[in-house]
Amino acid sequence: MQVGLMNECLFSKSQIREFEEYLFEHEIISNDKLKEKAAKSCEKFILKHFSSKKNVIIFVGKGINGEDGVLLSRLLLNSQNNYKITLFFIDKLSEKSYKNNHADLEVFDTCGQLDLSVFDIIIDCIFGIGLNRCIDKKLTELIIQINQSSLPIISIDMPSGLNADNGCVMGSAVKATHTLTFLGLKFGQFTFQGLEFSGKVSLFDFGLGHLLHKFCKSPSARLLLPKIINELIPYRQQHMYKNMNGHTLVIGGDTGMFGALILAARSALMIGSGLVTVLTRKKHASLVSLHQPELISYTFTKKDFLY
Ligand SMILES: NC(=O)C1=CN([C@@H]2O[C@H](COP(=O)(O)OP(=O)(O)OC[C@H]3O[C@@H](n4cnc5c(N)ncnc54)[C@H](O)[C@@H]3O)[C@@H](O)[C@H]2O)[C@@H](O)CC1
Ligand SMILES: [K+]
Repeated sequence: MQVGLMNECLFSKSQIREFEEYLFEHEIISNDKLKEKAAKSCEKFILKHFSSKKNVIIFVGKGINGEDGVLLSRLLLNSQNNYKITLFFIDKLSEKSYKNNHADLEVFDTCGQLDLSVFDIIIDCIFGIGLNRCIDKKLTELIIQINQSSLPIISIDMPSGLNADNGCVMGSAVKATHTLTFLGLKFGQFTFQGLEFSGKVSLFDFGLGHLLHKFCKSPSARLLLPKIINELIPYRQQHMYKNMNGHTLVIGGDTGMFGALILAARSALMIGSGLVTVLTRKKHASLVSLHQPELISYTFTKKDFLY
């Protein structure tokens, strides 16, 4: 698995799209090569983590995410791991064109009854970052069936139905156990419903992660990973004592909000603030030391804020 160095950065779909354009325009990599690399990474991942799951069904959409699925099926079939691959085309037209070019691939007859229990693993290539509207009723029924299958579900680039920018489920979405995503992590995989629907996210940046970072100047957001938090907390030398480790003032604790005050003050202590003072209402001040004896408390009245 190839994981980018900037793997805590999250990108929007327009940032990824513009970056792809930049790559193609500057001939850093061709469109076909990028698709090939994407499919190859997925093949490697599946061979490494799911080699015993031989009976594979791939749901194929009409965009390039669907193309990823067809390329992947070809690679898996050639991998000599005795895979049995079934392609399920969401769109009749793309089914027809693929049938002409890939006559040897088994295509599920959409008129028949779909029984997912005969398969070992599901690959979701219905929509990637090109999702631009809500999922219709017919597709929703299929997605419900996929989600109820209890099989491992690998979503390619994005769980289909999940908005890549805000993590919103667009009517319905595939609930992936794994998402294999390309070039950069997408904001929507880590926010709102994205966390629930993306499963374990693996990033394949094809060695272009640095370039993406440079190109975008600033990502949409960053993940607060434990290693980043550790870097932010200053190292405490042995001779240091409370007066040498900063002083935090927490103001709050209005009527009925005393808990928030204590939680905020405790957090300040926990991240290493040497002294923590709370400024709160008189009726709360006496309770502070009962809850957290290290805290210093001061009170204020309405009058203090009049001048
Ligand atoms: N550009 C490239 O060369 C690469 C693209 N890649 C893949 O391409 C994907 C993006 O491809 P596309 O831009 O073709 O987008 P998608 O493959 O996500 O699908 C777009 C198509 O789906 C239709 N669509 C969108 N929402 C729909 C809905 N709710 N109901 C029905 N139809 C809907 C659109 O009209 C369009 O025809 C990425 O997520 C990634 O998987 C990767 O292979 C890497 C290389
Ligand atoms: K997908």
